[in-house]
Amino acid sequence: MPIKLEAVSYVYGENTPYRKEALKGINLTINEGDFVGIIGHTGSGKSTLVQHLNGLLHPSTGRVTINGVDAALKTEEAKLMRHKVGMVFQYPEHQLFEETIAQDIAFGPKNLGFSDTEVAQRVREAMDFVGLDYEMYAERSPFQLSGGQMRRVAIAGVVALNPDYLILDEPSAGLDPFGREEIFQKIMELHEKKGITVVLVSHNMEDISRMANRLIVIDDGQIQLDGKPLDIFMNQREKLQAAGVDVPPVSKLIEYLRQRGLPVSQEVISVDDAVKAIEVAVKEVHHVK
Ligand SMILES: Nc1ncnc2c1ncn2[C@@H]1O[C@H](COP(=O)(O)OP(=O)(O)OP(=O)(O)O)[C@@H](O)[C@H]1O
Repeated sequence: MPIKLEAVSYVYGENTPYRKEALKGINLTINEGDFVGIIGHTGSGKSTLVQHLNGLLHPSTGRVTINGVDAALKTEEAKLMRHKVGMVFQYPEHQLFEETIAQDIAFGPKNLGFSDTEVAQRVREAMDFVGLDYEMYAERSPFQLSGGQMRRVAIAGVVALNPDYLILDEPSAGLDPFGREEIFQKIMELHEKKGITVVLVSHNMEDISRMANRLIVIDDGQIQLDGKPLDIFMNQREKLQAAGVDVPPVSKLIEYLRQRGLPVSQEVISVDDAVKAIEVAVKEVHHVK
């Protein structure tokens, strides 16, 4: 079931002096099985865009459909579709509020009206999935955890809803390298083992290009680039070279990988090429303007 945005524009503060058109005529289809990375500078519209994917924001003009159903409708069918799209906000730990970790994770499924047995099972599974031992953590307060662990609780709360799509807005913000690695591993597992379609928003080109198989660069409320990371890299590289810009040679990339203790296989070079791709792509989008 794809999520489709058709000519979506979104305006904050219409009819006020602070009017801001945050999205401008976005056309986008997110297909099942994608791992989409959305990248762009602060204020480019990333959060506004992803909040349209589960009907949290409704377009000012245009429309969003989930499996063909208009996400803005108030029908039961539309509600069901919106629940298929799980959303992890920036700093999700700020939204933890229950006394115990298990209660926090249970909140969503309970709200959807599942039986106690079903809720309990979902909580166990979700905790297990994000790597939080049930016996050890279920009855603890979420506020005794590290930042990375809190975020895993927040992700477990969404996983317990059994979504087809998982939208994550800057999931690694504010975490140390260890916490970031933990989170990314879990997201990757959700994608690979559970087959969940992932849309990941980040400022960090390296994070995104290591995981996403499709990359969207957004700037000033518009999609500037959309494609496979490596293709974007190649295109940008060629364009820049044609314009006489000095782009890093592949030998530099290999050196970079070795310095970071990463194995230099063809595959890794490709991923790393992609890292540079995004850097180049984003810079170029800005310079051209
Ligand atoms: N509630 C709001 N009221 C008015 N303007 C807003 C509001 N939220 C966002 N904006 C504006 O809309 C534009 C897009 O914001 P958005 O948060 O979607 O960008 P972003 O790319 O997610 O930024 P960041 O990386 O900082 O999270 C920005 O110019 C922002 O100032």
